[in-house]
Amino acid sequence: MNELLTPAEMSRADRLTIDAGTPGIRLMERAGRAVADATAFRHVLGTRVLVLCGPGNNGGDGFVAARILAERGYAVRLALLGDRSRLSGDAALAAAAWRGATEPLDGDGVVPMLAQAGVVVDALFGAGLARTLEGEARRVVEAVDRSGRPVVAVDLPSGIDGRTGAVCGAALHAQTTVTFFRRKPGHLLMPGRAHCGTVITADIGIPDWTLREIGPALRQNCPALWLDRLPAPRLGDHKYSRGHALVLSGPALRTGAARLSAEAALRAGAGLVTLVAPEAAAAIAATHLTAVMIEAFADAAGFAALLADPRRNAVVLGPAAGVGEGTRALVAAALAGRAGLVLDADALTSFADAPETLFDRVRGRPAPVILTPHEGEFARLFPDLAERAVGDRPKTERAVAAARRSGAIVVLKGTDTVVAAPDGRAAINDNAPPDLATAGSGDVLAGIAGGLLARGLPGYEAAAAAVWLHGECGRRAGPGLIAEDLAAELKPVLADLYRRAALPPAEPPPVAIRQEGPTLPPRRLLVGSQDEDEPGGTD
Ligand SMILES: NC(=O)C1=CN([C@@H]2O[C@H](COP(=O)(O)OP(=O)(O)OC[C@H]3O[C@@H](n4cnc5c(N)ncnc54)[C@H](OP(=O)(O)O)[C@@H]3O)[C@@H](O)[C@H]2O)[C@@H](O)CC1
Ligand SMILES: [K+]
Repeated sequence: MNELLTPAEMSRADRLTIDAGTPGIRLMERAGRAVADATAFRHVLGTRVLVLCGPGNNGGDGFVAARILAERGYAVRLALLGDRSRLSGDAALAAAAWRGATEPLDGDGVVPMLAQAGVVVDALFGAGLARTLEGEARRVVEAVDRSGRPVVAVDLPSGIDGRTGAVCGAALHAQTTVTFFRRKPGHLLMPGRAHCGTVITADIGIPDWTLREIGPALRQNCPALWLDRLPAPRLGDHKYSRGHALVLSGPALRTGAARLSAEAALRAGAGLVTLVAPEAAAAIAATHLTAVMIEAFADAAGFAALLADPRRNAVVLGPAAGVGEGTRALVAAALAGRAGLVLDADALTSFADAPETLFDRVRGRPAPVILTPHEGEFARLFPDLAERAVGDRPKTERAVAAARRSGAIVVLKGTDTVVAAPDGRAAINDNAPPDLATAGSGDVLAGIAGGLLARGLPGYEAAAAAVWLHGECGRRAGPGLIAEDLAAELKPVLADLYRRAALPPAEPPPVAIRQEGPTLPPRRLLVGSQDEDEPGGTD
């Protein structure tokens, strides 16, 4: 269930299913029913429903939902953007089965309709949004958004690009988005995610075998991607069998970032963690650390000597390391060794003038290298792939291109962190709360990744697991968190994961929206119906 389908891939899934014998109108019927169910689930009988239909199949789903809601006793008003005679295919069939009035839709006329509506079903544009919204379409979308009415969006909030998550001129904000078969990248990538509200993925009868034909590259980041690589500690393990991570400390007055990383690496399960510090910093760090060991070095040669022991199998470099030749030399020394590496913060910025000198050393290296840039650091290493340079290219594509170029696993951080591998795999993360945007949070992430590399996870899995664990720790720590709080949250988060891994394989998840059976909304939602004369919704 964690595959993400671009609109083009989704259209292929539709086509494969139709070619295998399921008529398109049946898929549309199930899609519309799922939308009706989601609407009825949140809005009691008596709520006035306004269905806004567009000129394509997204509008067709709207006609089906309108018909089913009306059959269930809802007062439904339907308005269509464009000429009804121009509807074609399945959308025309769905429109023909709608017995109510079809009103014209424009930016002025929609305002009084909205004033009377308790809930809006947005069936204007979905996967087929092809260009920037302009004219009446845009005015309608803006009016819906201004109205503040709760919106159930069909497939995507109209105006959101399903491939990139971008706003195409204007986009409305939904309370609930009902999509079909699998989520689309635009549901997870910003700003799309912020427009979707709760996303429900409904089964409309597209079989899973279509995924084998399509081979989607994108995933939602979740434990299914890497949990089998993250076994619970076993009887007979000893600290050396769990790996030894080194974390490079900054100078005397800047040891905190690396200490955050080191403690996170230890909590993530590395058997041993050593903070390697310039001589003047070692004594200061020593006053703060207990389980994390400390070793001092004088220069790059001394640092390289500390890496010579093959049991030291992971290194984290960058947090508060300083930008310049000194850090470049330490990174070069680490790259010459055999340990897995996490390069963060200053270790990235130090190569801003000549990123190829970094990539040349990374490519072909047998042990993994994980780069963890935020957008600013990313722009320094990959200026032609930066958001501001190619704003229309989705974050996923930019991250994969960067991974291919550098030979590293790239963790492009943000609200919608993307983890990408040189072989084209990519996962979008969506469990990180905004509270994680705080000083030192990235240092903890780098440390978790280093700890997981030490435990022997491959680079992509270590990076994806680290990002997800970091998000979960943030969720558990909650509002008011500071970076110091995060590593301790790894204890309950890992305990949950190990429990989950020990359970027998889960039953397939229940279908989010029931497709068959009684068409009445759930019983408890029938009580307390609204005054018919009272416009406005219930929620
Ligand atoms: N059988 C199936 O395939 C199933 C599909 N399903 C549903 O179909 C949806 C995809 O349907 P779709 O491909 O028809 O695209 P849709 O989102 O309705 O938009 C296309 C229309 O919008 C127009 N248009 C585009 N951009 C515009 C703009 N900026 N401003 C103005 N107009 C614009 C475009 O016009 P054109 O570009 O052709 O001029 C065209 O008329 C999908 O999201 C799901 O809900 C489900 O029922 C399951 C079965
Ligand atoms: K829509």
